[in-house]
Amino acid sequence: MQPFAIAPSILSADFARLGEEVENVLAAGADIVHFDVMDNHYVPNLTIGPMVCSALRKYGITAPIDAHLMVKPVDRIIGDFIEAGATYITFHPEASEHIDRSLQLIRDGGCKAGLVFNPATPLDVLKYVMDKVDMILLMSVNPGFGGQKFIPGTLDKLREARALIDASGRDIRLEIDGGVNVKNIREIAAAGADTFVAGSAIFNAPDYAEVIAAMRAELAQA
Ligand SMILES: O=C(CO)[C@@H](O)[C@H](O)COP(=O)(O)O
Ligand SMILES: [Fe+2]
Repeated sequence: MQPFAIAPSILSADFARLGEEVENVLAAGADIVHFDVMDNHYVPNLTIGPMVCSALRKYGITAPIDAHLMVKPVDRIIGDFIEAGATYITFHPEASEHIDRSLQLIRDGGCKAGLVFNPATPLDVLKYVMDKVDMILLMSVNPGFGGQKFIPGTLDKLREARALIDASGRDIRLEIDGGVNVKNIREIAAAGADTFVAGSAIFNAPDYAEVIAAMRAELAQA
């Protein structure tokens, strides 16, 4: 199991002050910057792309950037995110015609590759590409928006994914995304997650450090 990591989703940050927001949340104790890319096609919302990722790097952000691509088709934009300095690039299997090829494209570019599973998407494809994934991301809400409620059935799916990772013997991060907060993070960790995306729970709070510390205190008891 990888060490626990907190990955604030900048979808809920103040976009007008993005560089400062990312700097502040990292100073508050975050480990990874979760960067939600939405195309108004695969998901019904439109957010930020590789130019913004690159701008964060130029601004001086050195922490890992976890680019969650909700974009279809995904292959064309993968190279742009590699160039832009992403650390992890994850995509949804439904958004790629050739999942193995998309994973390979990411790895060939020197980035860590991951697959994202919507709440009703089975984990079946993992069986064939387990040797090419560095991260498995389970959506605990339907993708497209921040601030939604955690879907409880995801806990069983986390246990399923954790068993697959353990059986593979590889170091694969198991990330959870959607509706994560101080109240439910311990139960989510107990189900097998090691990487926790939280957008509204962190950015809508007055004190980011206080929320992240409270999350870590919960994780210490998981
Ligand atoms: O990918 C997504 C939504 O599609 C997420 O990363 C959300 O941005 C998480 O936000 P919260 O549920 O934590 O507010
Ligand atoms: Fe996300």
